[in-house]
Amino acid sequence: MELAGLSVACAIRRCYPPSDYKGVLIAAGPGNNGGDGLVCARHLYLFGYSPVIYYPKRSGSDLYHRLVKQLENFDIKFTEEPEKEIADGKVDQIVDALFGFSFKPPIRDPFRFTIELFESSKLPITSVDIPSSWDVNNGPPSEGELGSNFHPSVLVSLTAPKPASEYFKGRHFLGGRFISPKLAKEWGFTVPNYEGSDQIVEYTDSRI
Ligand SMILES: NC(=O)C1=CN([C@@H]2O[C@H](COP(=O)(O)OP(=O)(O)OC[C@H]3O[C@@H](n4cnc5c(N)ncnc54)[C@H](OP(=O)(O)O)[C@@H]3O)[C@@H](O)[C@H]2O)[C@H](O)CC1
Repeated sequence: MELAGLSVACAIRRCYPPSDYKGVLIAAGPGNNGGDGLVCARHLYLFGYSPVIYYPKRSGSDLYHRLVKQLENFDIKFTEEPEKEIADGKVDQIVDALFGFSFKPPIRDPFRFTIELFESSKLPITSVDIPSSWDVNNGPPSEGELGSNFHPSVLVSLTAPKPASEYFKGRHFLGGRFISPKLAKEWGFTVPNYEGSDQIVEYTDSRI
């Protein structure tokens, strides 16, 4: 989770530097994908951004209580009204950390509203591991279903790209340097060359 959150923050810094994109809205879900978002918020703060977190369904586990406490210790703001942060111009980009590979449709509240917000927002959105509301294997929802008009501009695949990333069009990064070349070969994907101590590597095209 720590490495995942840092990887996402590094990709955001590369695409939307804090000199031009100060305010960041992080939408965090109730699982580990949300946990990545909470960790990412801290790293974004340390990179010089002004993060604000929307975390409507909080996990009851001790780890998540501690992640929230850590963010509060940095005086990082939480909001119940993400739409207001956007309307008031307080944020100029969004991090989608609602769901990753354990998403099971249909979208249940309170996240229906959040996906609608993503679909209607003109702000650049970075998705953690999988664009929320997409199926890990089959990608985006069918035309006309909630989420079918959600097109994030950046995707950060964690550990290994998921089959859904085949449907993604945009800047695609890999983060979480856990996979050995041997294992990558076994799983049938290539690990792009990370540069030096970089936490992330960008796929040169949006296909895997
Ligand atoms: N697991 C690992 O090895 C790592 C995972 N990483 C990141 O974590 C996600 C996968 O995390 P996981 O906790 O398994 O699940 P998600 O975060 O994807 O989502 C689960 C929660 O989402 C809720 N959910 C699921 N479907 C819906 C829906 N249709 N509507 C509303 N809510 C939904 C679900 O809630 P329940 O009420 O069903 O409990 C779950 O709470 C992975 O993608 C990575 O991003 C780490 O990066 C590291 C290793």
